[in-house]
Amino acid sequence: MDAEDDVPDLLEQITTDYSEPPKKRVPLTIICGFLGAGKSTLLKRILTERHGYRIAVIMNEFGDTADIEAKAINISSPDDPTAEGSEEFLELPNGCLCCSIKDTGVAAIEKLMQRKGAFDHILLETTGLADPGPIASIFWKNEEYTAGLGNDISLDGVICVVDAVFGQKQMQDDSAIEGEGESLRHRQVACADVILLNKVDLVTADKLASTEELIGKVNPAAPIYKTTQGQVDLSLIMGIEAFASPSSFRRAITVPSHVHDDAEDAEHHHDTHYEARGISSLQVTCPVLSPGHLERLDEWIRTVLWENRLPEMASGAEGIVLKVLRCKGLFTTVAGDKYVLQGVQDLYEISKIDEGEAVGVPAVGKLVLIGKGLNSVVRHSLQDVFN
Ligand SMILES: Nc1nc2c(ncn2[C@@H]2O[C@H](COP(=O)(O)OP(=O)(O)OP(=O)(O)O)[C@@H](O)[C@H]2O)c(=O)[nH]1
Repeated sequence: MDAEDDVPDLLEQITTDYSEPPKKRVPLTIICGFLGAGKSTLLKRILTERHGYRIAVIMNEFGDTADIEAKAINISSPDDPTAEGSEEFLELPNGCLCCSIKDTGVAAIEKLMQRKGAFDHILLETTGLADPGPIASIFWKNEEYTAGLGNDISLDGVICVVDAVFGQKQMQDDSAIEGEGESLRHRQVACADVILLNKVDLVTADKLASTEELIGKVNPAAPIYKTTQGQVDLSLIMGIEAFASPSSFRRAITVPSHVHDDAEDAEHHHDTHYEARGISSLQVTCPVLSPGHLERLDEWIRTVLWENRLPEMASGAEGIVLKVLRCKGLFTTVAGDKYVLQGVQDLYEISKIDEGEAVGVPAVGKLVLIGKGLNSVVRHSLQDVFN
């Protein structure tokens, strides 16, 4: 046996992958909510609590948070012509950073990270008048974004803070401002992955229940946590991976069917009336899907989201108001694979769930659409996809 024969074959096969480990992306949570509902109160609490995380909070203005004991610094540099003189930062004793920048877009956040290093989490507070949908779509699946900052940030979820005292009235008044505000509060609720129903200390149990019911009609897929002064377990609002993990969507699967799932109920009872006010939701159960079903479902969603019409309608059909703001779904194929659908605005993704995560996903799937014009015609059209 010569020397070469002594080298075990196995050695030649062992190769070590020295490539960089995948960089951990910083989760970003969008916080929206009605004016005065308690967004700043929630953020102030997060900024001052000892949670051990380095969190950057990006606000439109410091407001009440300015009285937090902190070192105020302005890191604008005269060498950097893009630096806004109006930027302000507060570095807090617990390692968090509170930042007020005019532009809360991708470039501003990228700049923040370049200057202040990585964070464990970024919270982006939007104004009470902001529609979170377009903001969420900037941070999710945007091709331009994915090429750059997408490597550093991932959209974790959208939190909507609703005022338990005025929330119900504010939502009902939405119909009055439609056209101007265009159902703004409904849009905020519609887009949320989690709802915080805040100021529960100020309302009766009945009032709380009716507000909760109203929110559930608009967005049956988001869990509602009742809070006082924004006191909520942070693990319920941060690190939820609403755009990646099917677990965040389980509630929609288990939601009581009386809410919207029964076509009869939706057509003959209050839901139809409610839909006329603006934004509403539509839930449809789906059977185990064949490859043909999956293809048709993809086409149906694409047509509805991108062209605001049903596939059977001619493009440019007049008098149709169909606009999906948010969609979610979980379903199983005949091959036994589980899929999750996520969509915000006109962006959507149907992705296969890893085996580990698929445990417990029921065979009967469900789709939830939230938006405008989701009437019985849309329901039947979607159900036809599965025939
Ligand atoms: N009683 C009670 N008051 C609360 C609660 N949460 C917030 N508040 C008060 O409600 C007021 C508005 O709260 P903010 O946190 O400023 O609300 P916001 O959503 O940031 O307000 P805008 O930024 O103006 O839209 C403040 O006076 C808070 O102290 C609560 O759970 N109970």
